[in-house]
Amino acid sequence: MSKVIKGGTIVTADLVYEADVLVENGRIAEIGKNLKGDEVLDATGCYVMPGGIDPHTHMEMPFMGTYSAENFESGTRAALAGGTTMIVDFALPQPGQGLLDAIRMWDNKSTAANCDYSFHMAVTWWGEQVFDEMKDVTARGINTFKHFMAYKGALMVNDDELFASFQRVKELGGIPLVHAENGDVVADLQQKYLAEGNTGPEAHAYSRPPEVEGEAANRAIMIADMAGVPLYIVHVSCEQAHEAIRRARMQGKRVWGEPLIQHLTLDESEYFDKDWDHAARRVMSPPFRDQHHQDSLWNGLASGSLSVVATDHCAFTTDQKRYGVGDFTKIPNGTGGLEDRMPMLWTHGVSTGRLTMQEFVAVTSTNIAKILNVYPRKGAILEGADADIVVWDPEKEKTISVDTQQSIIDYNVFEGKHVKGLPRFTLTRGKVAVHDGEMRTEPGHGDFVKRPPNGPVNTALSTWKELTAPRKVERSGIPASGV
Ligand SMILES: NC(=O)NCCC(=O)O
Ligand SMILES: [Zn+2]
Ligand SMILES: [Zn+2]
Repeated sequence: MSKVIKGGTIVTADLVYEADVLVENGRIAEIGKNLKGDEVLDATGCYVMPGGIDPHTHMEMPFMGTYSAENFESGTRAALAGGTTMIVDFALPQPGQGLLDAIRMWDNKSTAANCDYSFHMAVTWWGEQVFDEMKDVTARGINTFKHFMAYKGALMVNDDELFASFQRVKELGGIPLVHAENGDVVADLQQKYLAEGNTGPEAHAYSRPPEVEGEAANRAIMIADMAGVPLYIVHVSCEQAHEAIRRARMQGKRVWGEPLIQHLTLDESEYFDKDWDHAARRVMSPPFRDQHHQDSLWNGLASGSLSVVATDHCAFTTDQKRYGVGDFTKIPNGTGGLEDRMPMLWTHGVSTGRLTMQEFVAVTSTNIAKILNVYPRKGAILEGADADIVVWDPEKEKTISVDTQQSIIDYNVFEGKHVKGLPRFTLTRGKVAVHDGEMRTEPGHGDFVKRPPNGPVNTALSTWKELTAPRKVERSGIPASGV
């Protein structure tokens, strides 16, 4: 059965124009005037945009002695409610566990996904098995490899492992991702604050100052450059890390930065709340910062030095957060945001004039589709593209509340925030999953999206690195050895 989205204004990363969109067999079949279909979705007064892509989520992730509580079913339902039609989660092997084994676990977790999804592969330890299996991982359609420079004694990898892995990723035509924080310094600062009797959630922020992030971001950039591979830095939260990315990009290095909606709209004062639960629910790494850093992130999105807005949706219940009562280092790190990313970014970005509508589409969908090498199948309103579409009503408003959210977590870090700009319809490969406030999701509808290696940026960078590689100087008449 075909559907026609009628009477709306199409907004893409570079164009705004009025047209109808015909959807057939899960794809965009035609774009034009006066189109007809079996079912009509009235988009009058709305913007018709590519569905959002959130490239940074953690569903049921084993972490800090527990599992993040959101699962693929509830997480993708929350995503669709907020206009996001694809997520990319992290297959995370425990140290010593094989990469393919971890992918099998993530395959099992994701069977009830309501929208399309893909995986990044985390490199949490280094050895021959990891080196070998990275090739099989690439063949499975995963072209991105995540490295944690923090979480010492758990997920953290050292510089020699980072360099070895980055070189392997380069060979395979993939992209390394990094969580950039200096894990050694963080571990030391954590002990210092605990020893001083600073055990509350605010000490989480004290132990992770912007400098630990700026230093690690800069180090990762230099290591990637020496390995000859592009680099994607997740959850950029501060000017120090942004500065390193800006500088690198100005030097022609291929680096992308990903701020989160939480860092853009929530600040460090959350950690000073007298209510322990309130503060602990907002503990994540890197922590929320002050307005100076928030302005830097917004300016980076407007100027193009930062490319993607994500959520790092890694949601723990209040009971799980309470593992850290009396010792902030035991509070599971992570916050939610999937459902609210697009409405919050529209409200605080487009409605305030910090972002154009086209920039909104670029940073929520199109840029990451290109980086992940799935454009224009995803991230585009074009004939032949997957019909992952959000019909965005700029007049629809709500106050964010745990009582009305799709996420299964017992709180929302954006509780009480008013948003204006919400989906009227969300389509996932042609299926209407959100229909004017009513959820019509179908667990299991979501497909795994394979992402091939050797995207255009990999090819360009490899060509340049080859052209400028150090070369042996051929000499004639070499003098006899002096020995
Ligand atoms: N960000 C965070 O605090 N938790 C999720 C894991 C990670 O991305 O570091
Ligand atoms: Zn991280
Ligand atoms: Zn994360």
